[in-house]
Amino acid sequence: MSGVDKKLVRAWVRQQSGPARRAALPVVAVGCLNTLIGIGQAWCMASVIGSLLQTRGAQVLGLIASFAVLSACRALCLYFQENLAARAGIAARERLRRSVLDSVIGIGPALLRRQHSAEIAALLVDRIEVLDGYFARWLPASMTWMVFPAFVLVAVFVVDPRAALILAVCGALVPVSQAVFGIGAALASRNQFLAMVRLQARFLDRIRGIATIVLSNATDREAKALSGAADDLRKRTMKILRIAFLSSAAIDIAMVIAIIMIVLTQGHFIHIDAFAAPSIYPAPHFTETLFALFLVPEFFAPFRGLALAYQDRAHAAGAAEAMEAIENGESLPGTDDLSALAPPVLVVTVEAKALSYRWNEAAPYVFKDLDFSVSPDEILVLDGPSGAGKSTLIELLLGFIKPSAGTIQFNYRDIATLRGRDIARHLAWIGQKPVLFAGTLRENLLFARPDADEMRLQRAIEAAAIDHFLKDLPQGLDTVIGEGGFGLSGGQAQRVAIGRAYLKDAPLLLLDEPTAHLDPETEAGIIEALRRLSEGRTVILSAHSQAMKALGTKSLKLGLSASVEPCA
Ligand SMILES: Nc1ncnc2c1ncn2[C@@H]1O[C@H](COP(=O)(O)OP(=O)(O)OP(=O)(O)O)[C@@H](O)[C@H]1O
Repeated sequence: MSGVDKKLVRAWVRQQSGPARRAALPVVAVGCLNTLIGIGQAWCMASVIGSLLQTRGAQVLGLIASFAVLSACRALCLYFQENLAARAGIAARERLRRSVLDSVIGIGPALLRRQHSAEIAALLVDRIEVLDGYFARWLPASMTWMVFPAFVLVAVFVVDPRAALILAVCGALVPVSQAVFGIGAALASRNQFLAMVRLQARFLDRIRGIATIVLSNATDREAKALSGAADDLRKRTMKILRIAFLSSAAIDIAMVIAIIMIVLTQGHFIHIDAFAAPSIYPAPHFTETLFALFLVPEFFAPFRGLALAYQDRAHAAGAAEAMEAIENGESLPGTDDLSALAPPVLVVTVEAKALSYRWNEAAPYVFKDLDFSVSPDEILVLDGPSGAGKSTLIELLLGFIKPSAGTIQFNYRDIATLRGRDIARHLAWIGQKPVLFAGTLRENLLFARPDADEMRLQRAIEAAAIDHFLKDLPQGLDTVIGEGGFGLSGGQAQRVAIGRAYLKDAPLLLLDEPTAHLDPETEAGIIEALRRLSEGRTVILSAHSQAMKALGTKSLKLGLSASVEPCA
């Protein structure tokens, strides 16, 4: 693990340590009880065997009964330990998912410019899922790997100090070997995760671009590249398994050495008397030695648990790194110290004052010192050639990016002082390609306002002219559309977006070339629906087509010397 990783994990662990360690405490407490019961079991078992061998007909029923009771208690402890660990894992993953999702939503679409969507999905689903091991196994194991062996060592020391010394020496060898394997395991695990994310991103890209691949006759090439990436993942996974096997083998070797040494150093552990009637009988310290031998696996179990959980720590490092990459991003105005646009307003006047924007310090300004205002019932058309900055200005109005200089005001209030959710509450946005989620048409429409009643829904359907194609859908409003569902044409999908905007009923409407991919006839129908939607609202629209531009009441010519003109 690199220095940066270590620092990241430490910072992340510190941040998580409060609730996560608190959640791990019951697991640790039950684990302590479990170890003590294990010691008791070992004593009962050793005593039963010792007594039977030393004294014929010895009374061992009490010891056997104690062993049975302890075994039942141990089973209960194991059950509770697993249960508590699983709960701690679930709670921690829930907490993390919420916090990462908040960050993702807080940054908004700007995040997709610097991170592949597959990476974000992998973090939210896979990386956080594997953190289960970190919370359920690594945290308790790292809190107890010295404590449990110490319990065992004290118990063995009391009955057989020589065996305790052997255990201590062999036990001390384990952390050395684990440190060697651990470094390799962390690195291998990190590389494996990167290979997996790369493969996921590649798959997602290729599935999205399946038509281009087929039409470019590139299927063989792509299949080869995908199989190469899958093979890379396989090799990295095998490397992890090899390291895990070696690390476990190192503990087994230390355990076997401890057993052999205890037996060898005990001298006459069992006497074979071949002179009198040939018989085998135990040495006087037989029970104590047997007790120490039974406790050897118990002594090494926490080391094994820690070694197994080391990979979970490596996963946490990867997740911490990915979360850092997301959380370091510039957030939308969404923090609670910003004031809300309360109460909800019915009309919005938009004003830009000396507004300038450039994508970064090295890039030229997209526009500079822009001044304009749009009142309710006005439609401002953003005009200009491709690359003039129409979409950039709409992103600024949406609050997805922040001005390099100047301000945007809604009702004379700088939107930099508004919370992201308050900006969103007061506007509806329709882009070039509406997103249809996998679900029914009804769910897709109600996405904008889940609590809308049937009458409101019907009004939106009529106003957006969705009823024109509704009768052609197999199950009407309950037809499943979106990914894997019934396909809608570009114009029909755009009508769904207009229907959503009707339902949202926001005072400000932002339209970013909503008819960009439509034929003139379909465009005319959409424009009609948009004209109805625009009534009484403040509208800003970006368009290339003359028919769309004709909707405007004034136009803003974008370019470095921008100017506002009334529409003819
Ligand atoms: N994420 C980005 N990073 C850096 N530059 C960008 C980014 N997005 C857009 N640009 C640049 O900003 C400028 C304005 O782009 P924008 O998409 O706003 O233009 P547009 O007028 O909407 O174009 P079109 O009409 O083709 O959609 C362009 O020079 C573009 O290359």
